[in-house]
Order: sequence, then C-alpha cells, then structure tokens
Amino acid sequence: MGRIVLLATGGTIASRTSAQGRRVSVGAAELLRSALEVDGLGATVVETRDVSATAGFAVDVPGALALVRTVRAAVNEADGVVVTHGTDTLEEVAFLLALAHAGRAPVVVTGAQRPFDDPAPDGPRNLSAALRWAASPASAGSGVMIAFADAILPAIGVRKTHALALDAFSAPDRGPSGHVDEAGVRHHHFASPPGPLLTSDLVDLPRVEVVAQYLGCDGSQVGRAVQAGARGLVVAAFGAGNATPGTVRACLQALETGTPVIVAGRTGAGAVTGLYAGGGADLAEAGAIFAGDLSPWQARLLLAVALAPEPETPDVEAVAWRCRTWLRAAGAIAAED
Ligand SMILES: NC(=O)C[C@H](N)C(=O)O
Repeated sequence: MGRIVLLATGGTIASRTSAQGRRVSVGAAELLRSALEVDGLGATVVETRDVSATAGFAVDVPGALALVRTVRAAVNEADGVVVTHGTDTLEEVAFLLALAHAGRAPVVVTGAQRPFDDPAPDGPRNLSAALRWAASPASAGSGVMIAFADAILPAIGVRKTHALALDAFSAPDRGPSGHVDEAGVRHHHFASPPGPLLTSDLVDLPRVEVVAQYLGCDGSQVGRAVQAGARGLVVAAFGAGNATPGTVRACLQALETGTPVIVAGRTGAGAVTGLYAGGGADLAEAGAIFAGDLSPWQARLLLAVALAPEPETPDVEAVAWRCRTWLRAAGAIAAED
C-alpha cells in the first residue's frame, strides 16, 4: 500500500471567483476530494497538508525555498509527493525542486488554468493525474514532473506556453514522459534525474538578473544590473544564443570583473550554443555558460544556486563548472561541452 503526501500551496487550482478577482480559498483536503471524484487511487493513502495559500505570481524566492525544504522532508516519509501550485511560476518552482531532488520518490507538481468553482474546472483532473503518477510504482526514480492536461512533463526544460488554454505547459525539447488518462498511467521515457545541486537548506538565493535581448538594445542593462547588486546575469538571447554588440561587450566586461553570465534562449524552444562571430561565439569564448534548452527563468535559478556557495566574490570558473556539470547530467548540454 503506497503513501502519498499532498502539499497544497494555492494557485488557480485552489481559487474561487469573487467580485475582486480570483482568490485562493480551497484547502488540500477539498482538492483531494475533487480529484478522487475523477478517479480512485485504490489502496494508496494520501495525507494532505496546507503549506500556503498564495497565487503563483506572488511566490517569492524564500517562499519557494521553504517549499523545497518541505518537499525534502516529505519525500523521506512517503512513496511520492504531489504539490499543487499556481501556474504563473510553476515552471520555476518545479525546476528549483528538480535542482534539489533526485531520490526514488516521484515528486509531481500540478495546477489548473480554471478556478475550483468554474463550471468545467481542469484542476480535479490534473490533480488526479498527478496523484496517479505519484502512486504508480513504475514512476520511482522519475524525479520531478509536471502533470497537466493528461501529460506528464519533465520539470527540467518545461515552460508555460499558453496564457489560458488547458494544455498550458510544454517541454519542447523533451516531450511528455508519460500520459495519465482513461487508458491508465503510461510511462514513455524518462532520464534519471541529475544529482542535486541544491543540497543545503538555503533560505534565499544570490541576486541574478535577466538581461532581455531586443532589437538594438545597447547593453546598458548589464551595467545597471551589476550596479544594483546582481552577482550573476542571464542573457535572454536571440535565436541560437546571440546578443547585440553592446550586450556582448558589456557581458565580456562583466565576466572579466567576476560576474558569471549564463545564456538562455528567448525563442521558447531549442538549445542555445555559441555559433556566431560577434554574438554567441564571443560570449562562449569569454567563458559564458550556455544553458541548453532551459528557459531564461530556469537558467536564472540554476546560476543563483551555483553562486550560493560564494555569493560575494564568485569564482567565475567554479560557478561555470558547477552549472555545466549539472547541465550535462540533465541532458541540457552535450557530454563534451
Ligand atoms: N493558472 C494559475 O494558476 C495562474 C494564477 N495566476 C497563479 O499562478 O496562481
């Protein structure tokens, strides 16, 4: 008989509609009841816990790290853990969990696009799928997954790609690892999770800023971010990993003066790499880290966690080594990179 811990944190899945807008007002026990109406779980026992009641857009880094600690404790006492969360930051929180968890117990994060009191809500079905995946013995060792619209997607590389549609998430470079629907729980493929990079009980992360690339931007954002206290920078790069000449110049200077730079793509899919003279090739040559298929938002968390051991005076090469070792193990960059 399996034992699952269900942790409720808020989000649309736990919201009802009011005159002021949607508000979180549904607890873990009520969420579980709604999911069990979709499908039973046999002999599996589910223990519910209300962790927080927050909209996804209001979750901060200390709050997300507190959830990491809660999940870490829960996986030690259960066969699987399910987290309900707001979808606005679900891809980031799930990624943070993936940086911290590589054990046998599956961890599944889910949410909803429609509120609990919608006439046709998606939350109960999403939660049912998450619980069924977590309860399946074949899910052992699958790491952190997202259950949404009948698909099971790996947390690493996942993105919210639709504002309102029910299939709001996709993992364009990795595809679904499984499906849960009327045909049962099906495991297609999943890689073993990379060893954890987030191993300590951190309560906050070093500041890492995202430098967006857009037509003709001059690179002054880089200096402003460093002046404001950023210890690391993410370039949300054009195409395959390029930046404007001004941004490249400013990033080379930042790297020289001890600020690590990670490059991620703004296109929404595909791995970035240093291909173009004057653009990505120059950033790669200067020691920038290329984040493979991670979104800028996931790359930001990776760099922040890699910076955590020496936030004040980062050793740029040591930080790059930590990031690249993890990215390789996560299948985000090639083994030889
Ligand atoms: N669908 C959702 O969950 C969106 C909501 N704004 C949240 O992140 O809490």
